Amino acid sequence: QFPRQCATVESLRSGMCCPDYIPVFGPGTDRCGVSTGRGRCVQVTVDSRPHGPQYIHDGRDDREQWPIRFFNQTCQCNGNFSGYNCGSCRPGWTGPTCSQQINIVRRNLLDLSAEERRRFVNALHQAKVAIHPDIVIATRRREEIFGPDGNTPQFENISIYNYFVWSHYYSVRKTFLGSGQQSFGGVDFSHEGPAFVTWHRYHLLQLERDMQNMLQDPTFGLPYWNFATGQNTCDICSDDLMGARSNFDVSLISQNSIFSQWRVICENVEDYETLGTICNSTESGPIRRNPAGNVARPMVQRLPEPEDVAQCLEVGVFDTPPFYSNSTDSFRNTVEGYSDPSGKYDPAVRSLHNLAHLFLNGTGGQTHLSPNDPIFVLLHTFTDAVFDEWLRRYSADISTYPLENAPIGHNRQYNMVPFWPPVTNNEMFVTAPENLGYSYEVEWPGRALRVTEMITIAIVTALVLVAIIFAAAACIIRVKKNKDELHQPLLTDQYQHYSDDYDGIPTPSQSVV
Ligand SMILES: O=C1C=c2cc(C(=O)O)[nH]c2=CC1=O
Repeated sequence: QFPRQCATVESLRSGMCCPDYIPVFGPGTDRCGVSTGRGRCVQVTVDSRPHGPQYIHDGRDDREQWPIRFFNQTCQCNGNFSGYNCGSCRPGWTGPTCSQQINIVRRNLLDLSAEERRRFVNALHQAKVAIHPDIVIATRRREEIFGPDGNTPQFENISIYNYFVWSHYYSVRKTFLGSGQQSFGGVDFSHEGPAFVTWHRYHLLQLERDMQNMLQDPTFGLPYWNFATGQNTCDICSDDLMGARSNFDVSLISQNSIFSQWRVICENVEDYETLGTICNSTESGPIRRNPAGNVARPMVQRLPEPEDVAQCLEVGVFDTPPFYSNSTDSFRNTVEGYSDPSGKYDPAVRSLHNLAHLFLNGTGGQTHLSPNDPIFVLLHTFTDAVFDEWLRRYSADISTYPLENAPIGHNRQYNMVPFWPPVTNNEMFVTAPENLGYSYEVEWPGRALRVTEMITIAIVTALVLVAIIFAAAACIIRVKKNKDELHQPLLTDQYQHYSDDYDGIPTPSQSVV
């Protein structure tokens, strides 16, 4: 969430988080790389438009008007410079002056060669164990951030991958209302609203960039899992990819996979909710996964169909009031999976993204924990690919993305929680190849025909066939008639000739040779 340089008493007290790029003449002399024109320190802009009615505890949560409870000054970078100190490049740009354009290709995991698969799995594991070079996480609410002695900022180091997990947890955590009081759950800064697609897009971009830096490979791209197979098996759950099922416990990962050794974070939600603490970087149990194994819910035992994706892409309106999980005819609510694939809201339905989560039936199916299972990354790159295809087809029409009255965190100009430096939902509502430097290598399924379309085609085909039959019949009759007319006298003549002479015995001139 915040750069290590800002996790200090001074920075928190001043509200300024504008680290040096290179402190040329001592600390504080090159804030945001100002000396080389990279950027400058400015006031943070926050969204103060009204939010929807779901959240009723204004003033009680650190995530309101993010990130103002922690910092009110941030770096604003020039040109293609980016990052917490303007020391990196905007997505899609690379090189020392960020002037080299780059396109990262996100490919189907199943299309990777054996060597590429091995490299990807190893890269994920490296990210799981490598400490994030720049970012630390708060382990207490703002109220308690200076620690018991008032002088010890409560931040922790965290690994690159666990930071990815933690950011998701922090965005969905309940609002703590005080000891002895139930925490409030009607709040979610990354789901059940228009920011679902924009938030998860940035979440992935951030992991991809962190992994590029870790690997020192600016071309590294996250693959995707095309979960719309319509199957009741997990085709990426093999030991060379995300791990097969263990032979000893149906809900564990095989020991031949490195992922069986991963340990999850943010498991103790009851503790956080009762004590008012925040998940930290402590790891606990293994990843649990039992694809298609939820016997109590047959509906989540099969993955979405390819046709569901095709249908979802036909929903042309981005989002509809109340911009929540009960929106109908909303592309966002359809791809998120609270509506049926044609866009109709149905409280009993779980489709597309939600269905893929629930199908995993374990760590990957619980919102506060799900990114602990690395399948999360691949499930969400595919969801993002669908979003990008929608943006392309409908020319990124943002007119139905609400500026106000969306659930808290979901307004168009809201800074996505808990990212730093501040980035709005708006900024992720752009086609990826042209604006964010990545594209998907994917072929979209064609849409099956609707009943009315099938009836129309059948009628037209039948009419054409009848017309052809009539034309052919008329043609045959005309040809026959012409032939008859042409041959009639000759035939009669010949016939008469034969009938007069022929007695069954050929004459010498008629003999057959
Ligand atoms: O991790 C997630 C788990 C989810 C479960 C549902 C559901 O529809 O019940 N939705 C989820 C979203 C997640 O991100």
